[in-house]
Amino acid sequence: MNPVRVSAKDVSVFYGAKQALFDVAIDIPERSVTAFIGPSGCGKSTFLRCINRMNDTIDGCRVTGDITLDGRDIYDRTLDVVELRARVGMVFQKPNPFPKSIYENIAYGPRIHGLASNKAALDEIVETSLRKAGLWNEVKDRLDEPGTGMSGGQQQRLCIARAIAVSPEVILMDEPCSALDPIATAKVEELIDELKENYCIIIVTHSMQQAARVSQRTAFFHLGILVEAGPTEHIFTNPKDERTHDYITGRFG
Ligand SMILES: Nc1ncnc2c1ncn2[C@@H]1O[C@H](COP(=O)(O)OP(=O)(O)OP(=O)(O)O)[C@@H](O)[C@H]1O
Repeated sequence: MNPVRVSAKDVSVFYGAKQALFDVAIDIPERSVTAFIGPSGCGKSTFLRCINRMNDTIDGCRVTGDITLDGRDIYDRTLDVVELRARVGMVFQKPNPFPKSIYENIAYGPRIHGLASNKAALDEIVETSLRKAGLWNEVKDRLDEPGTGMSGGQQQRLCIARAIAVSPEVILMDEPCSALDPIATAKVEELIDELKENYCIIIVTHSMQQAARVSQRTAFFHLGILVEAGPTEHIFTNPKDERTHDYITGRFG
């Protein structure tokens, strides 16, 4: 396994009085894709949102335990959450470009984080991010057009480019292909495969086929418990726990 980028210990999450996650512990390596799988409501998205503190924005949600990014406690009171969310980017189920131009969708983050000293530097970040997201050739002649006018698959790659533009270390993806057709899905999966060379990617997916295609490691959640995590091929061919076995063989889910 590559060196650990994100480490969680004893993580529990409560929505009001209801506990949604129980003592989750996992190490997530850099430069690879880790998939979170499990039946609906098992807590995959809840745990994903702990990693960039998106749960802070949900009223009544409480997180206990420890999560570190490169060894640093992300729940430390002195930590700047805005900076954390740049280091740990997020891509959602439904593509959500800003109602602005393609250029502005990418330039917004680097500008507010002060990553470009002048227009040329900003142009460079926009181009590099769009190239990394495999979109540059498709959009270079229409950077001033609205991001919302692109196809769904292009919009999702735009959102990935937007996450990349602020130089994150981790990219969280919550079912990033669930609103896409098979061709757009294949493109996003191809992109995820390329991005893993440089980023720690964590993807929540309902599709076991997708987890098998894109991830090197898989974590299986069930009823708020992280049942087991390990190399994807072990989880799919030789799981240790009966619950994992039942899920991957389609007995429930
Ligand atoms: N904002 C919220 N307020 C209250 N309960 C919530 C909230 N979000 C999630 N939950 C509950 O927490 C549990 C875990 O939900 P979560 O969305 O993390 O599961 P999931 O595995 O991602 O599900 P799915 O695959 O359906 O997206 C569920 O019982 C859900 O109802």
